[in-house]
Amino acid sequence: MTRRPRLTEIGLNTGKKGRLHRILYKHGLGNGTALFLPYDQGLEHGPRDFFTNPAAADPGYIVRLAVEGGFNGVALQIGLAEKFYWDYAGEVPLILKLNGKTDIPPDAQPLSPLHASVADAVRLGADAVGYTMYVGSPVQEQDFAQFRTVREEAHQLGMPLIVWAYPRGDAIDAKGGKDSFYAVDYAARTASELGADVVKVNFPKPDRRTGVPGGYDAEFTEQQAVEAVVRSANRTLVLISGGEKAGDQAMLEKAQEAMEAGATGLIFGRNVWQRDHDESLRFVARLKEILAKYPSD
Ligand SMILES: O=C[C@H](O)COP(=O)(O)O
Repeated sequence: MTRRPRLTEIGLNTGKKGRLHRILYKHGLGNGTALFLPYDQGLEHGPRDFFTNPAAADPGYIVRLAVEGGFNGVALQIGLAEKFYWDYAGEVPLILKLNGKTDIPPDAQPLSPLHASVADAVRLGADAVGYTMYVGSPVQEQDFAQFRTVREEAHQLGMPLIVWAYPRGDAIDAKGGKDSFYAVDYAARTASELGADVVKVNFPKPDRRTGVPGGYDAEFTEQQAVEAVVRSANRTLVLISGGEKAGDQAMLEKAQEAMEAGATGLIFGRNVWQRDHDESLRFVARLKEILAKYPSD
């Protein structure tokens, strides 16, 4: 297992450290691991994601689920945070998502525009902000410049910065695709280099051939691939995303491999709420059994 960085060694200013401490040690299991409930899919994918469990279309239902499930945080866009978070403020940490886009226009030049600020996050009582960065996009330069403004504001206001590091674009497709080991590993490194405190990546698929020399074509197990990603992120904490709804057993195995490999936690949305309320909580309990085995020292 790659060693997970300690909170004391990740070089954060006081506000960032205090907020991250609250997320990791005062909520969830309180053992330094994290289980986040992301709810930006309504913007990113549209209402279709709620068809299997119509109750999940209600943001109030999701924030309540985050409280009932004992999550370490719930990630919301500004409009939903303003209308729905205050009922539960303080009961579950808020991660305010600062940028986002629909999937309606073709994704030729992926860039996620900013529509909220770190100051909004402070006003709403958030404990972290989230930023989607499309690593490898043809408009990556614009993305990096936009990210710089967020990083600087987050630093000034002592707000932990979580980067949704998503490889995208034709150049990524040519090298094995967005979930390839090469792409996910590079995205984690990029987020770390550019100043993320925490990075959220998809589970890497080491079996995809990339044509990139230097290890990516070697036979890696899935767990070894996550270990490499955690190393690439160095002192940036790693969260593994859930992705589309899959079988429970497969998801639990991924969760176990991710934690064994040194990830700090999981950020699972559709796999949690695209099912009936009680089933969601049962699944969350099983995820937490896994996290309980990996306390941070
Ligand atoms: O940006 C998308 C969501 O954060 C991902 O959540 P999910 O894939 O677990 O539904």
